[in-house]
Amino acid sequence: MPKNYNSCTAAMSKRHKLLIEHVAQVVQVTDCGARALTKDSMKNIAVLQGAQSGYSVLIGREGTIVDIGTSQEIETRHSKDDIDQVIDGSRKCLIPGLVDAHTHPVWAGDRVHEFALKLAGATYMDIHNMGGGIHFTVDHTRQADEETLFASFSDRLHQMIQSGTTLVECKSGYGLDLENEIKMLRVLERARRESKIDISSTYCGAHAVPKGKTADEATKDIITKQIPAIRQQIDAGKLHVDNIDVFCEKGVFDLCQSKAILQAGKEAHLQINFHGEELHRLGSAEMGAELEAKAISHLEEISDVGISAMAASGSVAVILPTTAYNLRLKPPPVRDMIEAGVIVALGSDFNPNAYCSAMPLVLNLACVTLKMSMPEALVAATLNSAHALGKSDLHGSIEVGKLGNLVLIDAPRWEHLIYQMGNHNNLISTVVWRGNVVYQKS
Ligand SMILES: N=CN[C@@H](CCC(=O)O)C(=O)O
Ligand SMILES: [Zn+2]
Repeated sequence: MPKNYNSCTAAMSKRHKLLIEHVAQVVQVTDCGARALTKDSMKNIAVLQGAQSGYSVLIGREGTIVDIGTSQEIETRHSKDDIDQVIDGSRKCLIPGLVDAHTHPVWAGDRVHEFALKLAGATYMDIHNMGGGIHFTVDHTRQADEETLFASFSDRLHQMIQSGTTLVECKSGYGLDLENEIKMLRVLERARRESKIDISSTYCGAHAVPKGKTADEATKDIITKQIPAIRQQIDAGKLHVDNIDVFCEKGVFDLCQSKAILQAGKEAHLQINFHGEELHRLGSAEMGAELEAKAISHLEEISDVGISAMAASGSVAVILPTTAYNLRLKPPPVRDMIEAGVIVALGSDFNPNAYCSAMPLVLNLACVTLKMSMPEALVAATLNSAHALGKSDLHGSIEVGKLGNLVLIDAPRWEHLIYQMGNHNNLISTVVWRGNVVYQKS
C-alpha cells in the first residue's frame, strides 16, 4: 500500500485544477504571444467581453492555462467532472496576476522617524549622508537572524498577494558584506521555495557604500569576493539568483564603478537590472543600454539621449511612482519614453523609504502623476514588468500556455481597480497562483 500510494493519488486527481467561468471581462493584455508592448500597442490591449454566457479560463494540472473561450464553448469542450475547483466569475473581471518589477522587501527596522524628517524638508541624500537611510536599515538587518527576516518578509509577501501580485522582483542590499548579503539571499531563496508567489531574486550588494570602506574598495570587494562566492552558491544549487543590481548615483557608486560591477555580474550570468538616473543625471541609461541591461529603474533624471539609447537596446524602464511621490521628485518622463518606443514597466519599490507594496495604488499613481492611460499602466504592471525580469514567456498575460496567475475583481469593468484608489482590498475577490487559490476575500 505505501509503495503504490503516490501513483494511486496521482491517478485519482482530476485532469484540470481550476475553472473560472461566466466572467464578464477577461483582460488578456495580449493574445498574440507578444513578449512586451510598446507605443500604441500599450493602448490597445486584448479584452474578451460581450458574450452572453461570459468567458471561462481553464487551468490544467501543471498550473498553466489550457483553454480560454466563452463559457458556452468551454462547457462543450471540457467536462466539469474533470476539474477540481470551479469559481463563478459572474459580474466580475479577470486580469493577469500583477507583476511588481522592483522591491526591497527583506529588512529589519522601520524608518517612520525618517518619514517625519522628509516631511519637514530633509532630502533622501541628506538623511543617507547623515548615516541614516539605507545605512540605518543595514545596521538593523545585519543584527537580525534569518528566521526573523523570513517571518517579516513572509508577512510582506502575503500583503502583496492580497493586493494581486503573483510575481515579484526582490532585492538583497541591506547586508553590504558577503556574509550578510548571502544571509539575505538565503531568506529570498527560502521564500522562493516555500511561498505562494513567484520571486525573481536580485543580488544588490552595491546598494550603498558600507561604512568604513570607500566606493572603490567596496567595488573591488563586490567584484573579487562577493560575486564569485555567490556564483559558487548558485552552481552548488544552494541559491537561485536572477539579477544583479547597483545603485548608480552621485555619492554612492559612480558610472565607472557601477559599470564594472554590472559587467562582472553579467559575466557571472546574472541579468543586469539596476538603479539609474534617480537623483542626478550620470548617463547611467546610456551605460546600461551599452551593456544591454535587461532593465533600469527610476530614471527620473534620464536625458533624451538616454531615452533613445534605451529604446534601441530594448532595456526596460522600470518606473517607480511611489518613490517620486514620497520624495517629491520630478516625475520621470514616461510619456517621452513611451513615444520613443521604450518598454515601460512598473514596480512598487517597496522598501523602508517607500512603504507601499500595493500595485493597484502604484497603477493609480502612474496614471495620475505620470500621465499614463489605464491600459498603458496595466501593460506596464503585467507583461512589460514580467519582461523586465525575463519572464514574459510565462507571466503577464492571460494566454494558453502561460501560468495560471490571475486576479478576479469584483467590479463590472477592470478599470475600477485603478479608479477606486486604495480600495483594492474590497475589489480583489480571488488571487490565483499557478492554478491554486492563494487568496479569497471573506
Ligand atoms: N534608491 C535606492 N534604493 C531604494 C531605496 C532603498 C532605501 O532607501 O532603503 C529605492 O529604489 O528607492
Ligand atoms: Zn530600489
